[in-house]
Amino acid sequence: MQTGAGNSAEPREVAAAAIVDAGRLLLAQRVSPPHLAGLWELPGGKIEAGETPADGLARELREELGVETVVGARIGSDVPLAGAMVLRAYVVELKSGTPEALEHAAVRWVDAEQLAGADLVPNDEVWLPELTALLESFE
Ligand SMILES: Nc1nc2c([nH]c(=O)n2[C@H]2C[C@H](O)[C@@H](COP(=O)(O)OP(=O)(O)OP(=O)(O)O)O2)c(=O)[nH]1
Repeated sequence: MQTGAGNSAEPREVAAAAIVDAGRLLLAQRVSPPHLAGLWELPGGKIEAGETPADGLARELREELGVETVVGARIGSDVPLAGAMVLRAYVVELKSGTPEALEHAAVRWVDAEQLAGADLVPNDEVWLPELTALLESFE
């Protein structure tokens, strides 16, 4: 059966970045689709066929935020998505540039308390414990 990523049985990956700098996590506000517009997510996107998740996520962050990054370890659990896709989060280090909302409505840096009160896209709420622990590890 044909899948979005080719003829493999593997689900297509959506990679999302947990970028922490100065003890704060970067959130990005979606502009679409309508049911997610206005909610906050970890920046990232779909990995293309032939790309490693690390290369694909770094490309997405270059396109979306205008920054250079180094993609690190997986964090949190896999989240199954509709359309034979799977959402995965990675710890990502900012190497250069200041994140700008090139494809989002806005970006903002949050501490653990602000993260707890943020209107996240529903799928990302499952990562709250790991994201909070990540932020607290930088305190
Ligand atoms: N990037 C990102 N997508 C997420 C998160 N949580 C979540 O449910 N998603 C969903 C929303 C979308 O259905 C899908 C990723 O779509 P996307 O629009 O970011 O992907 P993309 O940049 O490659 O966009 P496109 O090719 O569809 O234009 O994953 C998240 O934290 N980050």
